[in-house]
Amino acid sequence: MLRIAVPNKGSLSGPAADMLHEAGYQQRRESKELRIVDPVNDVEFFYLRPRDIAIYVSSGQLDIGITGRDLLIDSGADAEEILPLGFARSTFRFASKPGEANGVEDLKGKTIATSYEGIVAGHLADHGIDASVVHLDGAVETAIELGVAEVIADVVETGTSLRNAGLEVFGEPIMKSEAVVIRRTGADGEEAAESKVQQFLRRLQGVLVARTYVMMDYDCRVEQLEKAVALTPGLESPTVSPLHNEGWVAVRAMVPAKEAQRIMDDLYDIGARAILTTAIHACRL
Ligand SMILES: Nc1ncnc2c1ncn2[C@@H]1O[C@H](COP(=O)(O)OP(=O)(O)OP(=O)(O)O)[C@@H](O)[C@H]1O
Ligand SMILES: O=P(O)(O)OC[C@H]1O[C@H](OP(=O)(O)OP(=O)(O)O)[C@H](O)[C@@H]1O
Ligand SMILES: [Mg+2]
Repeated sequence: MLRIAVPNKGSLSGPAADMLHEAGYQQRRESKELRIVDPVNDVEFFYLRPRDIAIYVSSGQLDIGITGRDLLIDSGADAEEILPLGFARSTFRFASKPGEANGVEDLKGKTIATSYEGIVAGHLADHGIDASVVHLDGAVETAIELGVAEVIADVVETGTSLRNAGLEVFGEPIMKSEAVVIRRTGADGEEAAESKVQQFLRRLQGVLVARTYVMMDYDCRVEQLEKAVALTPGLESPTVSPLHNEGWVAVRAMVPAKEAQRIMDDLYDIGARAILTTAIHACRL
């Protein structure tokens, strides 16, 4: 049975459960459940603190886990990212009162508050900067006002938390993060669970594709077909079927959802008609 670590709380837990549900896996019914078995899919899910997931996975007791890239790197655990999942996107940045610092070089001798000591210590070491790091569990934006630190290093998404605390980011982003599937480093190919892991990844990839693509259908004149196909190349190549009216064909191709409206405009301009898009519920590429 495949053993998978899933976040039990925080920003990652809801979207992770939604994605697993969309991929056809049974999920827990209430938030106090710490493990469930999905007998149909031969999978056991362990609901763990997001910060602990890389540690469990690196220990070899669990086959794979879902966590944040930033949490994986911060943990220093012997685990690697195998599939980015596109949710819980954030950047990890330094911030301070305006004018306190302009780049990593200004951090020398300063005190930096963060919940991600591993990332910050690594970044300072990479730049040869000597600074003190204070570990706080969360709400680190308040640490400056309360005199615990001069600088913070934290997750930034919309920037609202920083603005509310009167702080500004400085320097280059330390890293970009999103939810990721992880496994123990070097585990690929050597595990008994390998084919089940690959099947799990294919299911999640299917959800990602279903979320980012739509199916597009339209009719166009044969003379316009090459131009139309250039606009909708599909994944392999579009399906082209004859229409009852001679000189016309029906075309079907997957297109990126974000570009669907622009592509519909462009198809219309070259004479395509009856242009439809429909959602894709699931797919296996
Ligand atoms: N506002 C946010 N927007 C997007 N991703 C976020 C946000 N806050 C945290 N994350 C991401 O969520 C993961 C951290 O999850 P974790 O559950 O530890 O913290 P949290 O979401 O801040 O929850 P809490 O602090 O309430 O426990 C990290 O990968 C981080 O990048
Ligand atoms: O840029 P924003 O959209 O404001 O998002 C970033 C904030 O969200 C998270 O905090 P959370 O609410 O999880 O509280 P925490 O600091 O206690 O983790 C993160 O730690 C930042 O504080
Ligand atoms: Mg938080």
